[in-house]
Amino acid sequence: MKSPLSSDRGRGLFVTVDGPSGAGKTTIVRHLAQMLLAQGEHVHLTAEPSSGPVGKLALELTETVTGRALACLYAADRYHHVEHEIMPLLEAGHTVISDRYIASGLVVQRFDGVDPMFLWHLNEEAKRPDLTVILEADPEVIASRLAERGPHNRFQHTAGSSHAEVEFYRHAAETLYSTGFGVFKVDCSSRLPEQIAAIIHNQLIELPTRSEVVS
Ligand SMILES: Nc1ncnc2c1ncn2[C@@H]1O[C@H](COP(=O)(O)OP(=O)(O)OP(=O)(O)O)[C@@H](O)[C@H]1O
Ligand SMILES: Cc1cn([C@H]2C[C@H](O)[C@@H](COP(=O)(O)O)O2)c(=O)[nH]c1=O
Repeated sequence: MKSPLSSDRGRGLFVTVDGPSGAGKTTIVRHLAQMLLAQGEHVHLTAEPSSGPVGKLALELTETVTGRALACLYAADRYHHVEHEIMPLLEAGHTVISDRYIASGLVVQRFDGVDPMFLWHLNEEAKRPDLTVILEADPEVIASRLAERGPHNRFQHTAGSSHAEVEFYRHAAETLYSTGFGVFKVDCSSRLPEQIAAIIHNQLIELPTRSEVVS
């Protein structure tokens, strides 16, 4: 049975949420999934690195492998994730929400000095989401959230990393928008997670269905 958001599309909706560390990706995707479930959607919440074999390897090697090699591992995980997890669920009519996707691939390895064009070319063939959400926030706000929660990875240990990351995401959002991605930016500095999820939810309801796009 197809769920309400996918019924006119022939397949499920693919939504991705990216943004600087501490912006609230994981918190917000959980709220969004709850909202969609409550309206009767079939929702699949996933994340990158994925739980597949390449994702496990990428996560295991993140502290020791750097630069282009790590970027290639994350891109490989993305293509595997799409083929083996995301596409089958979209075809079955599920709404798939991914905590991190291409935008993270354009950003995180920049901390190791990888050229943004190299990152773009690695990622440009990956399946395009129906909506690419980019969380934005004041770097000072997210730095204090991170300090309170504690860092998840080596990129978050650098002083000033939140300022750099906010800039990298701004650039990634421009790259994606200029190549035709449906990009939706939301400021998360002073809103509650449930308010942010509700804003994204409204945007999903507004998305054109396939028949509206082609006519
Ligand atoms: N809108 C918000 N307002 C206040 N605090 C928030 C908000 N969103 C998330 N937080 C808090 O900030 C911290 C970071 O949130 P979360 O782990 O969801 O961020 P993230 O973007 O997924 O981070 P990372 O990239 O490091 O995994 C958590 O302690 C969370 O409770
Ligand atoms: C998609 C992606 C992820 N990473 C790294 C960054 C972190 O170490 C983990 C994600 O964990 P978090 O709890 O969501 O912060 O994966 C990366 O380096 N490159 C990527 O493209």
